[in-house]
Amino acid sequence: MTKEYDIVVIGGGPAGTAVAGGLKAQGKSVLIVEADLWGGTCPNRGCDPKKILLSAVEAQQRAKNLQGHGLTGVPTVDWPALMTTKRGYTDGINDGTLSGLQGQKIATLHGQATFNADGTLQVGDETVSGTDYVIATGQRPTILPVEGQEYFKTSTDFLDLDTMPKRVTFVGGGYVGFELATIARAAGAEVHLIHHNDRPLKAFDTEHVQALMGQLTEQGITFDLNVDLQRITKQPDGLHLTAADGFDLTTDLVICSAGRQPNVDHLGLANVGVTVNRGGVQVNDHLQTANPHIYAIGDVSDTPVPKLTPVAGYEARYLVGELTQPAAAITYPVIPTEVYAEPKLAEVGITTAKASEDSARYQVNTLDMTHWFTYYRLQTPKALAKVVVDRQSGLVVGASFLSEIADEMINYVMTLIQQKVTLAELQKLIWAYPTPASDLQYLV
Ligand SMILES: Cc1cc2nc3c(=O)[nH]c(=O)nc-3n(C[C@H](O)[C@H](O)[C@H](O)COP(=O)(O)OP(=O)(O)OC[C@H]3O[C@@H](n4cnc5c(N)ncnc54)[C@H](O)[C@@H]3O)c2cc1C
Ligand SMILES: NC(=O)c1ccc[n+]([C@@H]2O[C@H](COP(=O)([O-])OP(=O)(O)OC[C@H]3O[C@@H](n4cnc5c(N)ncnc54)[C@H](O)[C@@H]3O)[C@@H](O)[C@H]2O)c1
Repeated sequence: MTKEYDIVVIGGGPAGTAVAGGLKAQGKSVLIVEADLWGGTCPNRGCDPKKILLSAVEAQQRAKNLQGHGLTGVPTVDWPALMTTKRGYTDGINDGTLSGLQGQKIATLHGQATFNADGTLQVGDETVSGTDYVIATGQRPTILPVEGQEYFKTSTDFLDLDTMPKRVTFVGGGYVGFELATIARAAGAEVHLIHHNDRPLKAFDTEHVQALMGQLTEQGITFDLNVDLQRITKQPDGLHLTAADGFDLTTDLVICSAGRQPNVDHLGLANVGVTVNRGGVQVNDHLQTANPHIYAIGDVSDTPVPKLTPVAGYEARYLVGELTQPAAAITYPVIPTEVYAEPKLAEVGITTAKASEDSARYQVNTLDMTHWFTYYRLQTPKALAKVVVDRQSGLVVGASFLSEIADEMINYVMTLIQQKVTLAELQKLIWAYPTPASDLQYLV
């Protein structure tokens, strides 16, 4: 017998659990289906475990910076103990998320969901149907189709390593490559990052990326740029990564960090007229697919915004409104993006590249903050900022930060941009001093 619900959500990650909870609170009958771990990528194998591992890196780097300035001795990373701490968090996520959903009286099913030709949904032996469906199946790591691709491991494997191998190589210089390379290096591995052109992290400010790479190089990470990996072979001394011009690197672990792709393969989307392209499930500006009863949110949807946990939550909240009281088209606030390396690189709003193309409209203030009190105190090797100001209004409209506290600064600046706060308004406030936030007044 087919069980019927108002809403069937496919995928139990940040997007799916948020939309399920929101719609249940509005009185809908809701079923949520998850094929793997309840909670999805972010808390199990993404943002959260990564940032737990980064805690040790941050503490170690802070101690390194203070050598000769009041501290002696750099702590070493005890990887097994750090991994135990990480697992102390991640091990509870699946059950905790499931019991949270059940506590909200949301029906749950475990298994892979596939649309049938009659529009119902198959999950193992169960057939279910919904008045509306929400696809929230996320993404998975892309594996480059090189010879020996079976030797590739992924970010998921890295975030659950029992021991840190002596030599670790990342292929792909994006968020995952930079963040995990930083962790591996701090844990004592010899680290290489292979990138196929000369512009890793290409969405970020070029000079800030160069400065980040300079600092990571000083920490011992080797960047192999303009290397198009062709082959991985297993030999007695390790895995050989080879490319044109005699490139031959021997490593113990090779992580493919060359991007992620939408989880759509097993959904049977052709059965229900839902279209997909490289960026994911195609949706309109109400997050509705080509089938008016099927919506897609979070990483799996092809939207013009970065694929991040807070974006998934935002889209879920929008869809709760849309499915209870049809609303206007979705619009997004400014979205901060951040590479959690050490130092951190963060950007928000109008990019410096865009500002330079339209210098009649935008001014870019370039700041070396290294000698500011905040950074002197921490003996930060380099703290840089670029602030984009709209010439006519004088408002801050964008920024890029490179420093160990860039993650805090970018959120403050995001608030200024989103709330259109002027310098005059900023100076009416009294900030606790000395703190990173009290530096805001010096940025414009
Ligand atoms: C290493 C790493 C670090 C990251 N760090 C950050 C960060 O610092 N900050 C940040 O904002 N974002 C970060 N992200 C991105 C973040 O994890 C995602 O944006 C977020 O998880 C997206 O949520 P989602 O619900 O759309 O997808 P997911 O979290 O991927 O959840 C989708 C769920 O759907 C399930 N599923 C798939 N197919 C089916 C099916 N057919 N049937 C049933 N269930 C299915 C999957 O098993 C999964 O549990 C990181 C990602 C990675 C990989
Ligand atoms: N801090 C964060 O917010 C965070 C952290 C990790 C992941 N994420 C999310 O996950 C997504 C995926 O992250 P990612 O780092 O895997 O992807 P990405 O798209 O950010 O970076 C992949 C990189 O690999 C490079 N590449 C592609 N083909 C290559 C090849 N053949 N050889 C070498 N390099 C190659 C690309 O040019 C790109 O720079 C991000 O876009 C983001 O949405 C976010």
